[in-house]
Amino acid sequence: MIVAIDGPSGTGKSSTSKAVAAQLGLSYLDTGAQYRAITWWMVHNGIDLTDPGAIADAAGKPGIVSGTDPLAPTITVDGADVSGPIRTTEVTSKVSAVSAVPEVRTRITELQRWIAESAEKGIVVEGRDIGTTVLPDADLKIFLTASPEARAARRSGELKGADVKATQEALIKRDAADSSRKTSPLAKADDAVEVDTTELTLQQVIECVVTLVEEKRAEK
Ligand SMILES: Nc1ncnc2c1ncn2[C@@H]1O[C@H](COP(=O)(O)OP(=O)(O)O)[C@@H](O)[C@H]1O
Ligand SMILES: Nc1ccn([C@H]2C[C@H](O)[C@@H](COP(=O)(O)OP(=O)(O)O)O2)c(=O)n1
Repeated sequence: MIVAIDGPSGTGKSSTSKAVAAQLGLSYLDTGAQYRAITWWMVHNGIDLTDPGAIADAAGKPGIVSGTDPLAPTITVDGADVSGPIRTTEVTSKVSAVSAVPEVRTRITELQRWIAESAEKGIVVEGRDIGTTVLPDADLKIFLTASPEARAARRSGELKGADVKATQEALIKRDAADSSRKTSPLAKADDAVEVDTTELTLQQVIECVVTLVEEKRAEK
């Protein structure tokens, strides 16, 4: 059972995917964390992020490993735990530029396909291009959406003290960059089920996705 969950920032992809995977005994992969990890390595190593050629040349260098237990997901770069550093505002503001470079996407996409193939009990993979590009044959594809106001309120709730308006502007800017890049942009697959989470609680979204997975399992 392979489940692809895509959508813009703050729609509930990570929280929903982790809970669904834990409830159904599936593995879990946060692909955004992988793009954040490669971005963190580039910042840490002084790569010029205004130069796509420099990003492409460095794309194969960091060793990225994702732990796929939904109750304790991990992410390391060359053996170091980077789960904290990949969430800084600096990485968040630079991740779209790095993840737009085709050589970065090819490398990370290969890694994602290998992780999905190796997941014996199945996996929930969340990101931006999972249903369209990474796993186009996924058993179930979900596309989560929510109003920009709801997404910004959720995000600024996490970043203690963050200004909701500034958070909303940064989020809209990142979504625009992720949606307009040439290589596998953020997009809904034609066969994805769209769930607008604006008026739903997280628990309702989880229940909705669990039901959809169980229906697919029954069909198999
Ligand atoms: N339906 C929802 N209602 C309210 N808060 C939510 C909902 N879904 C997620 N959240 C909260 O919003 C924040 C962002 O969710 P997250 O799962 O990280 O989104 P994404 O992975 O799409 O960026 C988290 O703090 C999460 O608990
Ligand atoms: N499959 C993916 C996943 C993420 N990305 C890029 C684009 C996103 O802005 C960044 C960060 O993704 P992440 O899911 O961590 O972002 P948020 O949790 O929504 O803040 O990575 C991507 O290009 N393709």
